[in-house]
Amino acid sequence: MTYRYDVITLFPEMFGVLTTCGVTRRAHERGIWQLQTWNPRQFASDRYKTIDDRPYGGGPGMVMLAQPLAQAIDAAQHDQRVAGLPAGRVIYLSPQGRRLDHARVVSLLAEPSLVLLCGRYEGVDERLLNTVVDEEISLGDFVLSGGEIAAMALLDALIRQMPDVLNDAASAAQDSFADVTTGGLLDCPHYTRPEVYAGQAVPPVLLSGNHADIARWRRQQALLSTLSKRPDILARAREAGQLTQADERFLALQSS
Ligand SMILES: Nc1nonc1C(=O)NCC1CCCCC1
Repeated sequence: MTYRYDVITLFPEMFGVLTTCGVTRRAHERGIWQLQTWNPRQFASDRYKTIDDRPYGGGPGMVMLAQPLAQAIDAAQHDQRVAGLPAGRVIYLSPQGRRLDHARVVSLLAEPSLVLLCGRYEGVDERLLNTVVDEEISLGDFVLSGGEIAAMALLDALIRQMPDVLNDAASAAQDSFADVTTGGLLDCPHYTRPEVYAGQAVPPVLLSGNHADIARWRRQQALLSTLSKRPDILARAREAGQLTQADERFLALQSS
C-alpha cells in the first residue's frame, strides 16, 4: 500500500525536509509514501494573488481567505481521485484541535490519502472549517507560526509506522507509545560507546550479555521512568492490563 499525502501550505519548501532527510526520505524514494504540496496563492482569484485579509470585528493580524484554500483543497482531492485514490480526509492543524497521540497516528494509517491544511497568520476563515475541514488536530498546547511544523510532525509519525519503513520492525513496536492505546510505557535509557563518559559508566547489566537480565532491567527502567515522569500513562497501562505481576512486584518495592 502506498500512501498519498497532499499539503496545503504557503511554504511548500518546508516539506522538502521529509523527502530529503533520513527515514522519511528513504521511504519516499522507495515509493512507500508520496507528497504533493499545493500553494493557496495559485488559487487566489485576484491578480495580486490575495490569500488573506483583515478580520471582521477588528483586531490584530490577518485571516486566511476561505476561497483560495477551498480551491486548493478541491484541486488536491481531485488529483488524488485521478490517481485512483479516495479524496482524502481534510485535517487542519491548529491548537484548537484534538491533541495528537499514538493512537490517532495509528488510526490514520487506515487512510490511503490525506489532505493536511496548514494555517498561518491568525488562522483561517471559520466558514472553511465548517464546510470542508473534517478534523482538527493539535500537536500540543502552544502556538507555532503556522501549521507546517505540526503537519510535518504528523507526517513523520505516520511514515515511521508504515510497514517496512524502519529496518527493524521491533524498533517501531518498541516506540515508547507503540501500544499506548493498550498501555505503552516511556522508553528505557539507551547507551552506546564509550563505556565511560563524563565519569558515568554504562550500567554493567548492559555489558553482561545476559539477555534476560537486560530485558528485565530495561523494563524496570521504563517502569521507573513512567512512574516518575508520566504516572498517568502508568495508570493507563495498569487499567489496560499491560502490567505483569513482575511489574507490579517491582513497583511495590519502589513505594515500600
Ligand atoms: N499547536 C499546534 N498544533 O497544530 N498546529 C499548531 C499551531 O500552533 N499552529 C499555528 C497556528 C497559527 C495560527 C493559524 C493556525 C495555526
